[in-house]
Amino acid sequence: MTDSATQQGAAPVVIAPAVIALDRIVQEYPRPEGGVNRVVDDLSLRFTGPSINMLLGPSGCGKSTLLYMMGGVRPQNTNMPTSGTISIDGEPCHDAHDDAVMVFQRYANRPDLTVYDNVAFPFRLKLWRDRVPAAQRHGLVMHMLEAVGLSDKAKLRPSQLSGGQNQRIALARALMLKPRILLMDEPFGALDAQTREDMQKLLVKLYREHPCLIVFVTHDVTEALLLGDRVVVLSTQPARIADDFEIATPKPRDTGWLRMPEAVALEQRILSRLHQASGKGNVRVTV
Ligand SMILES: Nc1ncnc2c1ncn2[C@@H]1O[C@H](COP(=O)(O)OP(=O)(O)OP(=O)(O)O)[C@@H](O)[C@H]1O
Repeated sequence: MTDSATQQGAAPVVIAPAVIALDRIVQEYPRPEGGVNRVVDDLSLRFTGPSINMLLGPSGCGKSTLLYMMGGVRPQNTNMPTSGTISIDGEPCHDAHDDAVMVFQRYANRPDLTVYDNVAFPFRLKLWRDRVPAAQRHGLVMHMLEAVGLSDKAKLRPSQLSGGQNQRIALARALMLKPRILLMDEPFGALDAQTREDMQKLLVKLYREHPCLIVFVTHDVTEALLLGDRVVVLSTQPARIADDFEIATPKPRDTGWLRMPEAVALEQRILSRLHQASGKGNVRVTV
């Protein structure tokens, strides 16, 4: 990714690799009828960037809970985590971290703002105004709109765009900030198969321009295979680590690669681990 500074020949932004460590995490939510529901149990996990790390597991196993915890997004009146520690770059982290940006399944675009203003939204916040000089902001927004193929839609409202285009706005907004950490909660889960594939390709392209630490929640094995440098398989609730796979094959990976023996073998190992770990196995394969 280039911004107006790099376009003018200045040195590109050097991003220090981020490290997220989850140490002995337990998460319990109160049950309406009383008592608690333990959704994560004594889970330790470490992510080092730049890399794309897929968190894969059966529905309801606690993937989003873990992601929100890393992003410092907490439900009201809930201690998160119940016990254990989260640290970023070796420092305990109790709140939203300045270097972590989240992308949700429901893109979180403001309906009352244009596409341009939705992408530029972070500059309404002091944190990002302080980080990005005013003279660079317009160039950054336009560059990102171009990168996600929405430069001709800048003046429209989100309601005038498709679901895939709305998710492109969210991706542009997040990546414009050049985050060191990008936390993605099933960002393409609501899209049709073709749009999802387009968005996966777009994410790989943008990641190559701006490598960072991505933790990506999915319950789609194909998506995990196409995007992941690493696939962490979680068990059914309470979430524990059922397995942890590395995928060294360079990206972009296409559906042709998914049919190669190494990919088919890996898919089988992941699926079998998921089924063992979940019992019922509510997982999706989209080849
Ligand atoms: N704020 C909350 N209060 C009470 N229970 C919650 C809360 N948030 C999540 N849960 C429960 O915690 C469990 C894990 O939810 P979570 O959304 O983390 O799972 P998930 O693996 O991301 O699911 P999915 O794949 O279906 O999105 C579920 O049983 C859910 O009902």
